[in-house]
Amino acid sequence: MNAVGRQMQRSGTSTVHHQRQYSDNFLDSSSNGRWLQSAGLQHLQSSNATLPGLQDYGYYGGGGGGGGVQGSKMYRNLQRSVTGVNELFSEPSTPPVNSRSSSLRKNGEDHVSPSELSPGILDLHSFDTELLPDMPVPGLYDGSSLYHSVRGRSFDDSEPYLSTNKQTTRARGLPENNLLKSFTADKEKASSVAKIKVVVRKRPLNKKEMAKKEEDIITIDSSSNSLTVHETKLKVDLTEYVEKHEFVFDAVLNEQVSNDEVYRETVEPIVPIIFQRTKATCFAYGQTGSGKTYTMQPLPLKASQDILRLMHHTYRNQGFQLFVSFFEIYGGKLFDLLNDRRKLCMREDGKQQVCIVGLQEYRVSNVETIREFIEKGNATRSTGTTGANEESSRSHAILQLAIKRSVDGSESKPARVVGKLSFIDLAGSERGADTTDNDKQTRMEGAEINKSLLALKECIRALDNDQGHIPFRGSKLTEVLRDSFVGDSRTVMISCISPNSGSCEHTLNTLRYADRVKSLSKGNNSKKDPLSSALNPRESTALPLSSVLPTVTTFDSNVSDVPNETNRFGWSKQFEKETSPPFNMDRVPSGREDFDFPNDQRGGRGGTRAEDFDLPDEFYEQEKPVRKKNGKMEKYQISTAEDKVRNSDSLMKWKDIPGVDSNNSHSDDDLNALLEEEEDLVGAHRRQVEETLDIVREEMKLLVEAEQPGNQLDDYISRLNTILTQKAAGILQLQTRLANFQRRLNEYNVLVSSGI
Ligand SMILES: Nc1ncnc2c1ncn2[C@@H]1O[C@H](COP(=O)(O)OP(=O)(O)OP(=O)(O)O)[C@@H](O)[C@H]1O
Repeated sequence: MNAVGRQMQRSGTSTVHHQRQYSDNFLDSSSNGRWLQSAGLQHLQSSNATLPGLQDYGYYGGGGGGGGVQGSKMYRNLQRSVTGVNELFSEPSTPPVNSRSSSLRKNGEDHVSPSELSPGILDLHSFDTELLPDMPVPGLYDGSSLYHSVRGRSFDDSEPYLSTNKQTTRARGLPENNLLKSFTADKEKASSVAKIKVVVRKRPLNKKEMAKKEEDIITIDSSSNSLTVHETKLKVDLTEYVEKHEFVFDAVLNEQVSNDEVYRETVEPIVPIIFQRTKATCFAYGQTGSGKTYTMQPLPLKASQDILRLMHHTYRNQGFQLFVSFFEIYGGKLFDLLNDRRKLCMREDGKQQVCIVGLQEYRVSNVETIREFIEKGNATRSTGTTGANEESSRSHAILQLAIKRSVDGSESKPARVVGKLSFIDLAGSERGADTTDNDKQTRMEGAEINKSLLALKECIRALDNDQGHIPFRGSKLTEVLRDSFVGDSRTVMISCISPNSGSCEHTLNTLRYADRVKSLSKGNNSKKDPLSSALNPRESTALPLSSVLPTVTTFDSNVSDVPNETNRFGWSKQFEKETSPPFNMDRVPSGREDFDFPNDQRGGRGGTRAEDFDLPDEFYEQEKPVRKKNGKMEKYQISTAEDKVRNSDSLMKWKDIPGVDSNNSHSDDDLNALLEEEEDLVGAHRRQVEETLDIVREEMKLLVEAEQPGNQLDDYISRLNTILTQKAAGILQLQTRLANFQRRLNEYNVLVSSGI
């Protein structure tokens, strides 16, 4: 019997702890740690899985991985290579005037007057904003390191800032609730608000689960913020044993914890910070039916109460205003939940700030109105039925509370964003296996949801791995979440878990996911927006894709001194010293082809403003529910309006932009596609390695079983056959993808050399 077999036999009741020891012996060696890190697989270092000595499988190759990093270099240079185009889009946008009134607006309600409606664009942290970093600003808390580190691009030094110390609060006779206490706490305490906080909430067993006599398999130790999942497994001889999986998070909330307590633990501490030019995001993640909506729904209202309290007392007469907006991402498309499900489109401005064209924001000044808005939005949300939840949210819902202030405190001037709090109720994650009973629509929704959650995971993984390029564009969801992870931001993730034994696998997935997000918060992670750094050529050591762009010709004069090396794609490295790339592709609003720019704009005004997003009227065609169930909308027709825009002959292409060579646009499109393919390939490779490890685990189990007395040879043969087939299929799939990519590279090189 081999060592692993002996180890496993000794384990008796196997627990993760035992297995971890084994895997840690292997994985904790620094070289392995580095190796996994370099391959973007460092999460496997703390994996619960028993891993074989990978050296036996020829995995030590020296250097390892790095693909993602190289890829990011390639990407950064692509960005640098198109700065010229960026200029065309770099003006601050003024949103289009939207005359459509909200159904919520009532005559006589001064808090929702048309003049107070947002002009129709929601910038997640952008246009009219004080959120962008540039120059230091004095914080509300004198001497607070936290707030001194918060910067505002357009801060006016002369603006009156209130000192909000304890004395002020007391003098005003305000109740010292937790919020105000935290608000007036000393600088140490203020700066202790974690950048990323991961909280787990367990819901109680529901009636259905109790009727099925399902066990509660989660135990929680709140004092140590740890929880244990007790997974029942079968031994080879079919006797049961329990495997324990232990996790530690920033907070672990058991089934008795109320929504009020959840609020206090999660959002309350970050409310004061959004007055300090910080964006904060709270999102719930978890399996369908695990309690995300139940957890998230009360939070915005409670936060609004606290925000308004601060605005009406501490910041009285300071010109602060509160705005609310609510939209959902359904099937990869955006819909305004406070404006009859009007279809929206997400765009980036010239500074990579996300903006949502057409989204209505409403100025609110009392809690009741906010409650109405929230209820209206919730009722409009797409829901359906899944195996685990009869009223499952089939969309990602994003409610945003924006704090704005008019520049000189006067209400007549347009208000600028000073902070933002976003609440994201993610659609429930489902395994493909769980969706087989569902109808086609539900399965498609599930696939879309899983795709965006996967994209989110990829972003987290890339951030975790300090990769230069974070694939935020993998989905609409990640584009929206982008500013949650970079720059001056705070993120609270609430992982919701179901306690029943039937959900064990889901629960473990959720907890592992949460564990990965938690690892982001380690090591003072003030993640820099990789896109911003890509804008600074000095910070970028990346491989310039411009070197393969035949029509992009502005290179630094000293490049000719650089030896003509080739990179891993066989492309010349000789332009790596390029300092002033002519274009920055990434600064062009994404999906630019969807816009129908007016002709005069092409005439070289040098900028694009949101009001120029002159989309045809039918673009704003509302999505109509096809049917309703229990008063809730279920399914929606996919509007073809956007497609009409896309297909329109009058679309502005790159080649239409003055100063942009049509050949360039061709190359840029190709490069974009190539970059995506490269990302896909590296991602697929990483997944393949993970799958290989799973297979290897299976094989080890099989080997152990093969050594057991009375082992069935035919069973062994058939399982081994299955494993080998799986292995071969995985390798073949990756080889095919690799070959395709190589072919594309070759084609591209042909294009380059022929100057097309
Ligand atoms: N902590 C809790 N205490 C009591 N009931 C809860 C709790 N969490 C969830 N529930 C109940 O469980 C059911 C499912 O919850 P919810 O709809 O919030 O799940 P979800 O994760 O949002 O699901 P989906 O992703 O499918 O939308 C609801 O009936 C809800 O009231």
